[in-house]
Amino acid sequence: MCYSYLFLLPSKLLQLLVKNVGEHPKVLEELAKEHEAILRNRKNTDQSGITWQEYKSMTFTRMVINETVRLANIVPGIFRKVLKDVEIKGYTIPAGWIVMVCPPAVHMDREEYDDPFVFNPWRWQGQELNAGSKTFMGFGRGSRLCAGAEFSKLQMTIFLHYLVTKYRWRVIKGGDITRIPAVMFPNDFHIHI
Ligand code: HEM
Repeated sequence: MCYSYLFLLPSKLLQLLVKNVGEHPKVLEELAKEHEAILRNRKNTDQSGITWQEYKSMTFTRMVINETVRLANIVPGIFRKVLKDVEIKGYTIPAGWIVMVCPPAVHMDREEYDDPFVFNPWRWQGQELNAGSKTFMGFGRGSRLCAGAEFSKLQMTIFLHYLVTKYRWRVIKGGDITRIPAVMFPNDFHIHI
């Protein structure tokens, strides 16, 4: 993975979070409920930062993040080397070949996700939210899972916490998305906060 790209991924996801949450008032309402309850339930009113326990309790926030990562398909392909011949549906992938796994093909598959193009954080209710799986590879999967995944999720959570508890925003211009194949904002995304 190109390491300069690593700086781009979290900022793209933050843009997409603002866009998705802003376009879905019910999601914003549910997020605000979760984060305002955390502030209300604090015993120590001088506390300024988020505790680990509070972070772990942010279930709906994690659902919003997973849904944003699923739809973002920010990494359109990951690679694996075939160590021994593999038979799949009558074909043989010979040892030594490089295989490109295409997470968007799974993330947007109607057989795996109902209405896959719809932003619906509630689809994650009761699902595993922390690990990669055969149907969720936004941060890859297995022993080469993204080394920055937990850091990135923490960063997005803290961002969302302050966004929904302290700020209001509106879109000024832009926000269109293209995929070539990675997600891009061709006319940027400007908000007034
Ligand atoms: C927030 C957005 C990010 C996304 C969506 C993302 C996604 C991914 C994906 C899909 C892979 C390939 C995993 C695989 O082959 O199974 C990967 C690998 C990796 N990522 Fe991330 N990443 C993000 C942010 C970061 C950040 C911020 C860092 C570093 C601070 C980072 C460090 C790495 C490293 C070192 C690898 C290679 C791991 C290995 O091959 O063992 N990533 N990432």
